[in-house]
Amino acid sequence: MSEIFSYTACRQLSQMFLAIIFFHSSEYVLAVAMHGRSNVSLKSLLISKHYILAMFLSLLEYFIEVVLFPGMKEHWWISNLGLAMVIIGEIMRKTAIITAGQAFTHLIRTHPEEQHKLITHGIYRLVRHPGYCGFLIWSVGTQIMLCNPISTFAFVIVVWIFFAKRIPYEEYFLRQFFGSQYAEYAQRVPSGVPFVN
Ligand SMILES: C[S@@+](CC[C@H](N)C(=O)[O-])C[C@H]1O[C@@H](n2cnc3c(N)ncnc32)[C@H](O)[C@@H]1O
Repeated sequence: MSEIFSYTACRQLSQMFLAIIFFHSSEYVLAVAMHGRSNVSLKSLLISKHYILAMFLSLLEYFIEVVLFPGMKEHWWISNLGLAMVIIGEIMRKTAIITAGQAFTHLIRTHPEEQHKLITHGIYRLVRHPGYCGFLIWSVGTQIMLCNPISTFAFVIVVWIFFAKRIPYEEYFLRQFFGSQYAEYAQRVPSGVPFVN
């Protein structure tokens, strides 16, 4: 039991909780800043049942391993690599939200709106989906930070599949709204999510 309260576990779990609290609260605050409080619901915290289950299972893995194999959690270069991914992923996603401004909606737009402009500047010059790329790096980073091998693998697969389905759906509407302008942009700039064109 003492392993659970070791320096390693206290530090890694504190980093994890801080990362989660900062990620979700800043998503909500930025959504309110971009769209106004009346247009934003608690859904902008981006906390779904599946997400809670994934995080719960990852913490379960952590507690089992820290008790049975405490040495696994002592690979500090791995844990610090994960922390770096959490910070980089967070910066990338929030840069995307701030750059896209009102164009960045948590629910995918399926109808054209006059104020919706195609964003191709800033971080969108480098990748078409910096928000998704940032989330992929952030979420996998949380598991590398905890030195959780099973959840790292599971997060890569589950988050990748989620975006591999979401990106073509989102781009179907972007091509409808912006036509050849979006087609030309998509040809020039990679998606930002590996193996998704
Ligand atoms: C959750 S945001 C994600 C934006 C982007 N996929 C990303 O990862 O940064 C989804 C909304 O952004 C809009 N969107 C995505 N790319 C855009 C772009 N380049 N310019 C304007 N709107 C965009 C979509 O229409 C959708 O309503």
